Amino acid sequence: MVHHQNKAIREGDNPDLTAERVTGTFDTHSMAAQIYNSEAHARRRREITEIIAKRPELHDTKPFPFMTREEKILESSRKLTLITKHMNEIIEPNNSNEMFHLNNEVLGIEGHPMALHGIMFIPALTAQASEEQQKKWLTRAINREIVGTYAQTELGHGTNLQNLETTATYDVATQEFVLHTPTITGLKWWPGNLGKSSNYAVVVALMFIKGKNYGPHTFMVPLRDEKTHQPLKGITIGDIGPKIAYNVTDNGFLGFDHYRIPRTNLLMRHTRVEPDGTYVKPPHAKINYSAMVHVRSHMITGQAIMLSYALTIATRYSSVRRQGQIDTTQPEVKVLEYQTQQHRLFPYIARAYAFVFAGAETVKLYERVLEEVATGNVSLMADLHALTSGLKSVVSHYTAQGIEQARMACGGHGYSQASYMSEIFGVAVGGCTYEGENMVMLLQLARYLVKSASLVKTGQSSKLGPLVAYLGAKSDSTSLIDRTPTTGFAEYVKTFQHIARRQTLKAADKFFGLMEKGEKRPIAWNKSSVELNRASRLHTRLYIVEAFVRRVEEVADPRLKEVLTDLLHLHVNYELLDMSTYALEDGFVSSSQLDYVRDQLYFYLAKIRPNAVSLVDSWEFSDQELRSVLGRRDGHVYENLFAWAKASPLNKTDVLPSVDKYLKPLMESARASKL
Ligand SMILES: CC/C=C\C/C=C\C/C=C\C/C=C/C(=O)SCCNC(=O)CCNC(=O)[C@H](O)C(C)(C)COP(=O)(O)OP(=O)(O)OC[C@H]1O[C@@H](n2cnc3c(N)ncnc32)[C@H](O)[C@@H]1OP(=O)(O)O
Ligand SMILES: Cc1cc2nc3c(=O)[nH]c(=O)nc-3n(C[C@H](O)[C@H](O)[C@H](O)COP(=O)(O)OP(=O)(O)OC[C@H]3O[C@@H](n4cnc5c(N)ncnc54)[C@H](O)[C@@H]3O)c2cc1C
Repeated sequence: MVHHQNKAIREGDNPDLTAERVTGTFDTHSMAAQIYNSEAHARRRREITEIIAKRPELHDTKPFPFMTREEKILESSRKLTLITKHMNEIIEPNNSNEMFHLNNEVLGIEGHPMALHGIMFIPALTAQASEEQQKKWLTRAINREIVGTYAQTELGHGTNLQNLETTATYDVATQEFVLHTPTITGLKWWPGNLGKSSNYAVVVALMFIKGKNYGPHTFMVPLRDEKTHQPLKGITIGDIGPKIAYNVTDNGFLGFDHYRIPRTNLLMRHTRVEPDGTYVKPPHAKINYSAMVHVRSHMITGQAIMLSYALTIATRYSSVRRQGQIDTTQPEVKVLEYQTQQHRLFPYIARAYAFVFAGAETVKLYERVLEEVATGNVSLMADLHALTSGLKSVVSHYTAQGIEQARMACGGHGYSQASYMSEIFGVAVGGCTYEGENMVMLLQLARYLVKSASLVKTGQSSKLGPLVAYLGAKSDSTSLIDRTPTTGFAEYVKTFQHIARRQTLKAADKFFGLMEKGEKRPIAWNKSSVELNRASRLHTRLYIVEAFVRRVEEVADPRLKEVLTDLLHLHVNYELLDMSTYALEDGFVSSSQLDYVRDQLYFYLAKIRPNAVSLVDSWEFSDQELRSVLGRRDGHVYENLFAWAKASPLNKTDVLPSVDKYLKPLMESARASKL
């Protein structure tokens, strides 16, 4: 038996796909260890996948696209119950990485009745509840004795938290908070699993004590009777209806009618209200936004994974789809041979790797900040907020674009739900909106950049933090790309730094200039906001390139290092071409240098070609996790597309009731009128 570098090879696979795997130059298990940050975790993912493969009760009973929303929720609840019961046989207790993988395999990306419980409810209680409160609620939440969500957004307000309408008014006499929804627009609207599943929520409401508004605060609120699951008195609650995707999750609405909770249900780790109504403020005004920062930090990896789902599907399919000829004397080629197809897919493969490496760094910083904040040190909160605001926006934007490119790369079959592309797109694109609409979050990063630009302009560059230190550095007069005998990544990084610095300083100049001309600060801000957001994007894209460079530098295995270096080359050249306007407008890069960048891009497309399938196989997604006929590991696409179509609910009978009821009489009457 031959041992191949690509561990996805099996006998009986589509030979076109096997041929791709045989050309792979690196060990896909070792690459998986890079993607998932450790050999141990990559191995555990495979073990978990194998355990699930052997347990048919954890498999989908039919393809998701053939189920109604109600069926999907029922099916998901069935599997959720099973994995809860057998969790300790499948994953290590309390291992969130393993839990994430288990969920993706068994439950899938469309959500499940406890999605928000794990993603926001538990993180909110962990970071914001006092120890006493944690004893009361957190253990029960972890044990799944109660199901919770995070209810912040309202029908009328999601972005502007200061203008939420839900109020929590302190009643000193009874030592209770009175939660109230004064208007329709004050209804909570969107919280995941609020509609039908949760019996508790961490609710964000404006806190009023003795007539004074203390702004948004978080409260632990019982919503439904723990035994009957009926809404409690004073609570109006339900599902908001079907969405573009993510429909297994029951996003909901919630209204309060003078609903009373004890004072001690205010989450009091950092903030307190004493029985007499005295307010003890937190060490940082935004400390209670931690559940949002938790998701923003982790969703970078989540988005990279969804992008990689789409790329795995499209790259495998492109290796078995033959259409047209390049050399007319030769047989039809795999569509992956077309340079346009490579240009559509490979730069996004590079981006997916870049995003997952940046995501790993972000989670590390998040965990550090979480530990520091627990001891009262809030010094890194602003840096984390700026970084995650930029990354969630840039990564979710390019993820959605990449998935759509991957769908189109699959031609007509990409449009069929058998590809699963529409669901992957629909779920991923939600990330552009949730946890802060992308434009809004880019503007949050811009505030940080403008402050940094001020330091530079006032000669205080030494005060710049490590994420923005480059803003204070001097640029070379022109880029050294193609001007040094051995152009390396350093020349590219300096070029990206120059572009981000110039745009940041220019946008800040515009903002300060408008104020100098007499515009009020918020007006000047609004008039500069497109330029400011451009700066935020360029800054974030620089960070992503640097994270990629840092990772490649760390890799010891020469085969992995070579292919990751190829991907990094592709990435920096593609990114630079994509932002070439910025590089050209002050002459930092010349058009002849861009010709070099273009040549490099085409060179690396061709160099990566033999490794393309191995690069996507390295993510080690099982067929169960991908849920795509086009993306099957074995490449047997056509016979399975036919089987899938035959299994469609519409094909259960030859003649549909709608035909009997309407089409047949219509045709009959048309025929009769002709007589
Ligand atoms: C495991 C996960 C993987 C995948 C997830 C998959 C599925 C999950 C699906 C869905 C879950 C979705 C959940 C939600 O969407 S929950 C609701 C999220 N809502 C938002 O994100 C609202 C967006 N708006 C805001 O965050 C704030 O309103 C905003 C930050 C825009 C402004 O806040 P505020 O009005 O309080 O601002 P100001 O008073 O003007 O102050 C600005 C000031 O504050 C600093 N700041 C803001 N936030 C933070 C923070 N978190 N940490 C530190 N500092 C913060 C900001 O930088 C400004 O500082 P300065 O410039 O110095 O004044
Ligand atoms: C799939 C999904 C799941 C969700 N889950 C939850 C959940 O579990 N819990 C929860 O509480 N919420 C949840 N939400 C709500 C989500 O967090 C909000 O929809 C999001 O924060 C955007 O707020 P908004 O809807 O008010 O958008 P709006 O603010 O109304 O945005 C509309 C437009 O206005 C622009 N805009 C708004 N303010 C500004 C500004 N200051 N400057 C410039 N432009 C601006 C935006 O850029 C956008 O183009 C979810 C949403 C989705 C789609």
